[in-house]
Parts: sequence; C-alpha cells; structure tokens
Amino acid sequence: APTAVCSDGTRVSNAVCCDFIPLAQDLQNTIFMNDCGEDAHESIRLTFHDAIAISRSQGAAAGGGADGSMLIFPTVEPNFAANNGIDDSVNNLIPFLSTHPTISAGDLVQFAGAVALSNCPGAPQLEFLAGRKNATAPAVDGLIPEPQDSVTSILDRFSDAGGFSPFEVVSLLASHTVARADKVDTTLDAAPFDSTPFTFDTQIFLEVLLKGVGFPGTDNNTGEVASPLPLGNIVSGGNDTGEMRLQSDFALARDERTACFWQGFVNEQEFMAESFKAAMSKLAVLGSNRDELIDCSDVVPTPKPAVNKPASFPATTGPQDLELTCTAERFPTLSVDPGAQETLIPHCSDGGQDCPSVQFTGPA
Ligand code: HEM
Ligand SMILES: [Ca+2]
Ligand SMILES: [Mn+2]
Repeated sequence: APTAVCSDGTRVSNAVCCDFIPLAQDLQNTIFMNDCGEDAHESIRLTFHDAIAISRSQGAAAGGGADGSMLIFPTVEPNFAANNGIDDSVNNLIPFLSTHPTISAGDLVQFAGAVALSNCPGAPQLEFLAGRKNATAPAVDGLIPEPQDSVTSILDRFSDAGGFSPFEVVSLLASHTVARADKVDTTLDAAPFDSTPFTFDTQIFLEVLLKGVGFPGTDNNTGEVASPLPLGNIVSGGNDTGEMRLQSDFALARDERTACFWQGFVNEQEFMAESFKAAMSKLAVLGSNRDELIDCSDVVPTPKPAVNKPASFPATTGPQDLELTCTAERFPTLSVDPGAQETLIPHCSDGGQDCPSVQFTGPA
C-alpha cells in the first residue's frame, strides 16, 4: 500500500519515487513527445548498451553495468564501434542530470527507457527500481554484442554479463520491434527491423523468419543480411526505407538453441511483452544489488494499449516464405495482408514522411 504523498498529490510506495514524476513529464515534453519515434527508440537502445557493459569473467574493472557510465564519461563508451549512434541519446539525456539533480545517471538511463517504451502501443509497463550508484569509470570496449557476431558469441556474452539464458536473450530482442538502424547502412536513415517500428507487436518475430529477398540500401554491409521487404521510396525522394535485417536476428531465429523461443513469440503479444519485461528487470539492475534498490515501478507511465491486430504476413509474403527450423512446435496460422505490391513502411508514426527528431548537441 502507498506510504508517501508527493508534492503534486500523487501517492507512491516510497518518497524517493516522487522525483521521477516530474522527470517523466520533462522527458516526454522535451524529447519523446509521447511518441514511439526515433528518440524513444534510441533511449530504449541506450538502456541495453549501458547495462550490458559488465562482465563476470573480467571482473568489476571491465564495467559497472547499468551505472550511467555512458552519460558520465560521454567521450569514451559512445566512441566504441558497437555503440555507433548512441551519442544521440547520450547527448539528449545529459542535460537532465543538471535539471533533475537528485537522480543518478544510471537511474536516468533506465527510467528514460521505461518512459520511452510506454509510448509504444503494446509495450509492458517496465519495472523500475531506483538507487543506482554513479559510475566511477567507463566500461572497456568489446562488451556490446554486434550484429555480425555468431549466436555462440552472443549467448556467451549475455551469460557472462548477467547469467541470461537463451530464452531471455530472445525475449530481450522483442526490443527490435520498435527499432531502426542508422549506422549499419550509412546510406539509409532509420531503416526499420519490422514493418511496424512504432508498435510493440510480434511482427519482428514473424518477419525475421521470412525468406530474405533484397537489401533496402547497399548490399555489402557488415552485420546485415537480406530482408523480405526491401522496398522504400528513397530513390524517388521520400524518407520511407525498406526493412533491414540484422544478421544476428536472422541467426538467432534459426539456430537450434533459440529458434523455438523465437518462433514461440509469433502472435503471442502478451507472452512476448511479459517475457521482455522479465528479462528487462534483470538487465536494468546489472551492477547493482536489487535488494538495495527501491521499487518505484508505480511512477512508470502506463503504456499505450496494444493495437490488438494479430500478427500477419505483410502483403506479397506468406507462409510459403517461412524459413522454420523449430520442429518441436507448430507454426500459428496467420492471415496475409491484402495487396499485390509490397507496402511501404512509413518513416513517421503518423504515417508521414517528415518527423524531425529532437537532438541536443553535447559532448558525446
Ligand atoms: C544480440 C544482441 C543485439 C544486437 C547484435 C543488436 C544490434 C543492433 C543494431 C546493429 C542496431 C542498429 C543501430 C543503428 O545502426 O542505428 C540496433 C538497434 C536497436 N537495438 Fe539492438 N541489438 C541487440 C540487442 C538489443 C537489446 C537487448 C535491446 C534492448 C533491450 C536493443 C534495442 C535496440 C533498439 C531500441 C534499437 C533501435 C535504435 C533506433 O531506432 O535508433 N537491442 N541493435
Ligand atoms: Ca513492431
Ligand atoms: Mn536511430
């Protein structure tokens, strides 16, 4: 039962949580604009890149996990190749360290991710625990998985970072349902990983299982393989880029250690959201002792409701394009979106072509 009342009248479980209420408002009004757009996506990615930089085998000096080291040492980790593009979210969050001085850098990163995710229809309301200590040193290079890494190397890295199981690794990749790449193919800005990059749905798990037919931009990029929906309108002057597929997502969807977990999320919205939430609660506290943190989940905004559209094959694709390696489970029966042509994936959540993101300049 709530035991504290904040100055705005909100009842919370612990007075420490009060300061996160104006922080959530400020993040929404200044950066995210209640949208599951580019800035929200980048802040969600940042939760991962801060947290995973920790190693059981290499010891504490290798990195402190979810400790805000990206924000405290903005000229170190953001420059690692695997963190390419993370500078945008780092520079956007740094000003909040001074405007919300009671909140630690590690708390800011994870809380911003939870607020950002709440803008994505269908996302879970993440757990948020407060009280991470500030990083005392940046992490070493080499701890962030890259799309060209093998499944073995990815699973080993997650295990070494926080004892994640293969199921938890696949659960965390639900994040790629609200994700687009800017740096894998530098000729493209915001190439989406599924056809619904503004919705936290299960399309990512379906679409990565489809046969790849082409590349949305250039075709020899490290860590990229052919996608099933490469059509965009960039050459004709638009901003819609075709779908991009990461080699790591492709491999995890087909490897015998992870394929059944991957397939098991297709059209299982609630199971996916709940599994992502559980794995995120582990990721978000790497480097801290969860018993020493204070549960402030009650100040995480309630996410936008799911759109309740079942997973479906995008127009021009169908069951014949599935590349299934999980033999233990039957694949669900799904409808095929109508249309003889490949549908373009809109650049903006309102369906438009123009939606400038917020970008503060900063040290990263
Ligand atoms: C095997 C592990 C993973 C690999 C290899 C990987 C790789 C990548 C790559 C290459 C990009 C594109 C970056 C760019 O070019 O702009 C990306 C984007 C993204 N990733 Fe991952 N990722 C992994 C796991 C995760 C996890 C665990 C999360 C979150 C919990 C996450 C969240 C995101 C998000 C939200 C984006 C989109 C960023 C944007 O739209 O600007 N990823 N990932
Ligand atoms: Ca999606
Ligand atoms: Mn981006």
